[in-house]
Amino acid sequence: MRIDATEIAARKAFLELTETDANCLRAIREQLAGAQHGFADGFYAYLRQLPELAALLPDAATVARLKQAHGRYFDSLIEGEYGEDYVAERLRVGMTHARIGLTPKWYVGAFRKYLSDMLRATWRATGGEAEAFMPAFDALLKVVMLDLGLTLDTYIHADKRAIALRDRAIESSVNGVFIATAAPPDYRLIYANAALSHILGSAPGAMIGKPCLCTSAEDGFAVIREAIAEGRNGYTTLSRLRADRSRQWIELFLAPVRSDTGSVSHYVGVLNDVTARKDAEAQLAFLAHYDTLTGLPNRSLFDDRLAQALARAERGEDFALCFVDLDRFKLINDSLGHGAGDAVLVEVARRMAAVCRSADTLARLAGDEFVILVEGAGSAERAAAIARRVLAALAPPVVAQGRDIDVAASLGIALCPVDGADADTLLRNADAAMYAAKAAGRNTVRFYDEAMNRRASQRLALETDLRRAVARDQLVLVYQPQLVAADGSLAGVEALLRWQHPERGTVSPLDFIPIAEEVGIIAELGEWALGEAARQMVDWRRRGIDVPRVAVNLSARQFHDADLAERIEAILAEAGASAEWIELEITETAAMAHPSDAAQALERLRDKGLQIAMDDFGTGHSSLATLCKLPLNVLKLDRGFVHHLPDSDTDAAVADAVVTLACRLGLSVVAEGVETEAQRQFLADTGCDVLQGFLFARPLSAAALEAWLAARGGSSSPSPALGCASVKVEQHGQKISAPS
Ligand SMILES: Nc1nc2c(ncn2[C@@H]2O[C@@H]3COP(=O)(O)O[C@H]4[C@@H](O)[C@H](n5cnc6c(=O)[nH]c(N)nc65)O[C@@H]4COP(=O)(O)O[C@H]3[C@H]2O)c(=O)[nH]1
Repeated sequence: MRIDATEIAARKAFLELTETDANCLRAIREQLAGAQHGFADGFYAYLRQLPELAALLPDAATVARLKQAHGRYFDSLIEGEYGEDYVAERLRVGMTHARIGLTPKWYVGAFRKYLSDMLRATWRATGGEAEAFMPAFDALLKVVMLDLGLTLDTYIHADKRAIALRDRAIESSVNGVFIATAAPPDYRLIYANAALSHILGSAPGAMIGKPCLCTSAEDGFAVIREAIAEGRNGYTTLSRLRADRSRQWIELFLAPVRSDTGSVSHYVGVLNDVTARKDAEAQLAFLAHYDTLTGLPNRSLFDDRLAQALARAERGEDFALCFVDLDRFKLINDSLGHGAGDAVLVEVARRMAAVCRSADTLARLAGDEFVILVEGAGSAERAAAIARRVLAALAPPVVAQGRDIDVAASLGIALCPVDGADADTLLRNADAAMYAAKAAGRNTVRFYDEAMNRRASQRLALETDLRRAVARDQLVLVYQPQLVAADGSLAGVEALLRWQHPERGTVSPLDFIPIAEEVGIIAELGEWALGEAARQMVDWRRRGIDVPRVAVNLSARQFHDADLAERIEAILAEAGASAEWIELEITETAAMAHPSDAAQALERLRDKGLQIAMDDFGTGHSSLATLCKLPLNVLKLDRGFVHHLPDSDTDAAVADAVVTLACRLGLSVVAEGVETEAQRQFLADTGCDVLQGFLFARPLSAAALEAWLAARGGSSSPSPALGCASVKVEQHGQKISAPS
């Protein structure tokens, strides 16, 4: 704080403090010198009687320091110099008093005591003469009043500074702060800081004088008025719609401001925009209960709803659980990638949700597994109706990544309480019913029955055992000879998997390959089979047993593995086998699912030197145009077409067509399932290159095959039992001449 010379002059003029007064005090200076010492002790003793002032004089050292300051002040008071330095010093002292908390009332009171003591000293200094005393008294009074005015100014200044600081602090706060009158019904706003305008998106000052935070009828902030009106002091969370209709969440701390009489005169509110936090909380809550991909309830929320349904079932309200599993979804995922898989799941979820009622819970449990909880009267019939509607809804192909993808589902229904009265049993039984639907040819619905439970538990046991089969050395390969139709010499063998189960005996691949595909261990099994076949070929070569080639089956899932060619190459390298010894059999259905991808995958395999055979040919509806584009070496005529030969004209026509087609495309034909001499004769005559079937040999262990070959008089020797087709045939892409 500063007071300039003009202001000092003005104050002095008003007090009539003139040079005459200064001279008057200067005149008695000598007589007064040291007078203060006489009354300083009494002055401080007096001050210390009052606890509040005694607290400011805590020890003797402080009092001694103050007495010295006191002496300096006394000297300056009677020095007669009341210019800018004098004023600045008085202001400094005044500011110190304000800072240490010496309030004006005590300061003025103490000044009174000081003045009384000084007047007595002046009276003595003027020799008790009224004429001499009065001018000195008058001069002293004027200087003291000048001082008092300055001191009061410092208090006011200090207060103003504190208030300004508070204002700046509130203005700088990131919290919105407002003060509203406590006058209902409007509770008008009398103060709002900048943050409040910012949070509420209104122009600064625009809200002042308006009904409390309710700038328009629909801005939603009437709720704050309500909070005040309801006396909801403390913490409240409010929400309102912004102008763009988005929801804003606000946390409000409201407190009444009381007047001196104790009545509530105002309300002070501090508010924060907590929309981001609320959104994050909502997101977390959503993540905890909903599946992020499809937006459907997740397992956790489903478990909750199921528990509630079970509780209601105890009071007699039945319900149904409908398990939904997409058919061959893994194939979509593996062949088209996860992007397409996700798109299918989203679309499937959307279609299923459209056929459920809002009262039913459709949840995604995992991967391609969904469940529908159907509650209310007639839940069994309604579950069946919903299941049928789900199948119908999934019938049109799903378009993902520009392709039409056919989806279908198998559905299993279990009823509460008939099929189970607890969550585990119901889920297990709905699952078993779903598996029964799959077994019944997929894309269908099954209700649960007891027998299913037995089958399901058997299957589960099989699944568990199968996972351990490789590690426990329970898998073996058997080899079925493939003979050149023209001369019966050995064209190669097909390696076929067998599972030697410790209790069940030999399990057919027809029973365990689908399970391995579903539980995701087919790649492991397939790679084991390829490695084993390769090792066997190396062993035969080393021992001079001439098996020209081994055909190994590749499952659809393996086939769609992006790094299949590299994996196969690594397996062969590890076994020390040459790629030319290996023929890979892929089914027509797997190849035709996505022909252009298949063409690329097969190209890479062929580049590595492998032969490619299309298995079960004739069952997968290949289009000729597509077939031409696939880099194949062999077509395997499905044994379904062989079985009724030569009597069935249709099958005879098919066999003939396949041979003609293969010939045109430069492929050789292997006919499988040859059981009779008549079939052999027919196929050989038709021009099949290679024949495979029980007529020649069943699938044999490696040792049995060696014995079989030895019995024929050498591995590749023409079989004396075989007739020779008098045609030139192509053996696995390589022309050979039939012996005459
Ligand atoms: N009725 C009859 N059947 C005959 C005749 N000659 C051969 N068979 C059988 O026909 C099946 C030929 O194999 P596939 O078509 O590749 O069909 C195979 C193949 O798709 C699959 N499989 C076998 N081993 C593997 C493997 O290592 N990996 C994969 N992914 N699948 C395999 O299991 C299927 C069945 O294999 P298997 O039970 O060994 O059945 C074999 C074989 O035993 C015959 O004259 N009459």
